Amino acid sequence: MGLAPHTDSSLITLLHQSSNATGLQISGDGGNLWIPVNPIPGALTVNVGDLMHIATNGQFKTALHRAVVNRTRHRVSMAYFYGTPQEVKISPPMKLVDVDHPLLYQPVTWKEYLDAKGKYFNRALEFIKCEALFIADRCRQL
Ligand SMILES: O=C(O)CCC(=O)C(=O)O
Ligand SMILES: [Fe+2]
Repeated sequence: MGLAPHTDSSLITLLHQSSNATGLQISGDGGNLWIPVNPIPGALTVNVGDLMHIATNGQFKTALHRAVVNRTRHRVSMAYFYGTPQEVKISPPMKLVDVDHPLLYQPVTWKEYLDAKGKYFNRALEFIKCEALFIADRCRQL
């Protein structure tokens, strides 16, 4: 099964890929260039997800990736999405926020973020950005 380009909503994702077929690809430039992440026997792939991006005020960048299929080999992958307890608001520690590094995202729970992801998919991070006029107040209260 292939997967369209996306970022994971998690803090981190632990991914096991079967070692007989390639398929996972990552992009560092918004989807113009795709780099294969080939399986290494006995190793897990660790993806940085959107919650980590929010919790580090954008210092750890969420990883845009996709899975492509091939006609000759079966491929199995297993992902574990590691997140936060339901009621916890995710925001960066204050030492990552100062005049040179203003708060980038409104504090959200994982559930609130998943709701935004369901509505806006790959634009969900943009939707909770502090510079978006309609949420600027929620960022200022901190
Ligand atoms: O199959 C893969 O390698 C990727 C799976 C994935 O990106 C996901 O489940 O979010
Ligand atoms: Fe993924």
